[in-house]
Amino acid sequence: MKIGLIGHGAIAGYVSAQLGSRGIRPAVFLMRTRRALDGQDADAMQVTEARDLPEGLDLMVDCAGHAGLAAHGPAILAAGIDLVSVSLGALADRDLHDRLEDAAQQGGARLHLASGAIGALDCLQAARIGGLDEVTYIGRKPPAGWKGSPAETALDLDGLTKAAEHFAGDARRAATEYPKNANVAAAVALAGTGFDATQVRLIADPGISANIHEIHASGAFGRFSFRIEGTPLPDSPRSSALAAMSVVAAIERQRATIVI
Ligand SMILES: NC(=O)C1=CN([C@@H]2O[C@H](COP(=O)(O)OP(=O)(O)OC[C@H]3O[C@@H](n4cnc5c(N)ncnc54)[C@H](O)[C@@H]3O)[C@@H](O)[C@H]2O)C=CC1
Ligand SMILES: O=C([O-])CC(=O)C(=O)O
Repeated sequence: MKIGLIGHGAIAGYVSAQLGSRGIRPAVFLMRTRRALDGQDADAMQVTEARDLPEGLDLMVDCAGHAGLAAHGPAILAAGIDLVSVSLGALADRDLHDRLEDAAQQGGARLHLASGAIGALDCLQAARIGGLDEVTYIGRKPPAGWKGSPAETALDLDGLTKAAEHFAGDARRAATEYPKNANVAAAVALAGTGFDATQVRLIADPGISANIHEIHASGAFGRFSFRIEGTPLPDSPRSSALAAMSVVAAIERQRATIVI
């Protein structure tokens, strides 16, 4: 399988290392700017434009956040290359959503959304068939995990002594205002009741060391609650390791003959 990665941050580094242990070396990195990489990626091809990607790619994998998906997603899909993305919150932008959809149809390619730092999306998707009444997502991280987000202006993150909510609203606004922190809200919205009907609360909590995500849903199926305590990636306190693992799992699904 000939794979390319967009970006080379904390998630991409993890994904590349995991692929390496499965005997796959990414053929190319689509970067914002070229720079020296280490390990198995040291001599990999680097490009800065989708049009310069090599021939014969089976799959591109976006680990670059909203900006990377917006910049390169449409061109990759229009060229007929399937794309796995972890930047689900970018789809809250209706224009980008439509451009990705049009490009995928034009190129005969598919955009695969990795489950990211959350689980239970299968349950939500199935429950949606019978009708969902209410879906709430609550995201809780240690203060360091909210650095670089609007929480920094809403709260004194460094001086926080107890848990404090810094966002309450719908998933579209959460995903738009917190591009590096509310992709999980987008995943819950896309699997369940959509960006406008999904309720979101975001909390900074100095008493925790994990990234804690909760879903509460009710509908014709009954009701469920899901809670996960995700260990952050060593290189990025705001990103859970499970998000990177889910990208590798999404790549493995592309190669599987029996798919779950
Ligand atoms: N679905 C989920 O549950 C999660 C999704 N994410 C998303 O994944 C993104 C990446 O996370 P990390 O690896 O922790 O961040 P990071 O900051 O360590 O890495 C981001 C990488 O993307 C690159 N990049 C940015 N814009 C680009 C562009 N236009 N073209 C090419 N490369 C570009 C950066 O140079 C950097 O290499 C986050 O910004 C977030 O949106 C993160 C955590 C969980
Ligand atoms: O990694 C996490 O725990 C969640 C996250 O950043 C996101 O939803 O964008």
